[in-house]
Amino acid sequence: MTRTVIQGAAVATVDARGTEYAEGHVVVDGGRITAVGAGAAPVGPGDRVVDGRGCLATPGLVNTHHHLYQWATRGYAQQSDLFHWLVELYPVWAGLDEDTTRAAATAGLLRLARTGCTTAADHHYVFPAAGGDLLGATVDAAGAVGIRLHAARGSMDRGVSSGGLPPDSLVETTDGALAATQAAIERWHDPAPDAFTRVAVAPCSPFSVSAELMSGAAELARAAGVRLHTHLAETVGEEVQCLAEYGCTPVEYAERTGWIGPDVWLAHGVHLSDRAIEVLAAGGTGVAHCPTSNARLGAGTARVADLLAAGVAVGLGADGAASNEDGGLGPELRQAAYQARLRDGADALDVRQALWLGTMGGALCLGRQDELGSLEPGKLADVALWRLDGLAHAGIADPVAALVLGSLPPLRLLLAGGRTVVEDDVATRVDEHGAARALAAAGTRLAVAAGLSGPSGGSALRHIR
Ligand SMILES: Nc1nc2[nH]cnc2c(=O)[nH]1
Repeated sequence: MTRTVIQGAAVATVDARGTEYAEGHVVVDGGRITAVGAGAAPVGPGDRVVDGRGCLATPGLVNTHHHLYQWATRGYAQQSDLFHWLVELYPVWAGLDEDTTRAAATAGLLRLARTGCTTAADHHYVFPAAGGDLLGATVDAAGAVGIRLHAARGSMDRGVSSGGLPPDSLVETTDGALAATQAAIERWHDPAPDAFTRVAVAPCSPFSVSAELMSGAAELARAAGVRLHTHLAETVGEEVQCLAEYGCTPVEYAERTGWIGPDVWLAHGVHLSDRAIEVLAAGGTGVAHCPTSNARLGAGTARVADLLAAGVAVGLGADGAASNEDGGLGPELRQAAYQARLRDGADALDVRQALWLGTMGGALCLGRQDELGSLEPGKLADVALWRLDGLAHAGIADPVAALVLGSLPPLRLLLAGGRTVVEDDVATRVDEHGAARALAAAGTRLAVAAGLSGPSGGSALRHIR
């Protein structure tokens, strides 16, 4: 692989000292960063030189929570809270197969890449009996798009007849879910520092998973040395149900079932008491903050400033596109800043903290802080180069403010492991128009299978409630 030398860009390294250069360079050799600094870097024969003037270089963004399959089911349940939204969508997701999952994952990963993301955690927890190899389809899609995937193998074993929310037809048995999760680890988990594919153990949520599966999953993950992920403390409804059923809050439930520890990151963490925040901080447990999804579902506003003050690692998540139709990670930087300020005042989260959430905070959640999350020599060559010289950003003196507070800038370049994934705002490895067509067809197939739409794709009234 040739060396890539980015010259003349503003650089926000997001290292521990917050080092920035008004005009600097980033040099990438193979899959790693070899130099970052002020001024110009020496150029050798055969180097690929990228003119970064007018641009800002940041670490590639790290997405800590997503459900890629949901890209094929956007626009449903537009006015619903989490439980009603899920109940409307389960029957549609029941039609998932390899082709629909591949189309949705490809589109979702393309959108993530086009918004600066180089590592994505995907929480896939719906496995219809006749669906086929859905995780395999997602892994293939990530390989095609070219960004890193943390495939969180989800599961549900608690259907309606056991007091859970999902239909019985959509849940696995406890043993079946554990065996399939173990098989996914054996097949795809790559512990190497420069891995493009890792697997995490990820039962879905307290209201769709038995306590037995939660505990068994934690044991399995620790025996295999992989990370643990689940939804927790997303809504008041979840807390009410947890108190009624288990006599404890969601975080206390997590403590009981082995789900507090430095190898755990939790999606949402919206409804947390002071004690719950202390528990997460003491346990080294991370939180995937999903501000747009929390707003879309009216779930609440996470206590991000308090979590950060307590020392909790907070990353950003786009969440599934059925609860965040934008699906990009870059826009979550601004959403995070805005929501923190709505909750705690204008000085609650500054633009550099927002960028930290989207980079180093995410790397910490995924246990990859030594490899990802900052631009430093020796780290993996995951770099976003944002154009700030267009109409939308020109004249904003602080480039990090332009990135976070302005509209999301176009990408001059996105590198993952030193390989180009996006150039001049176009994905380089997969045809975006073809992916959009495949996505639309997948969405129609799912709607038809659920009896919500004619084969021609005419929308059903249920979508427009
Ligand atoms: N936001 C969100 N919360 C969940 N809780 C359980 N499943 C989901 C999901 O798909 N999205």
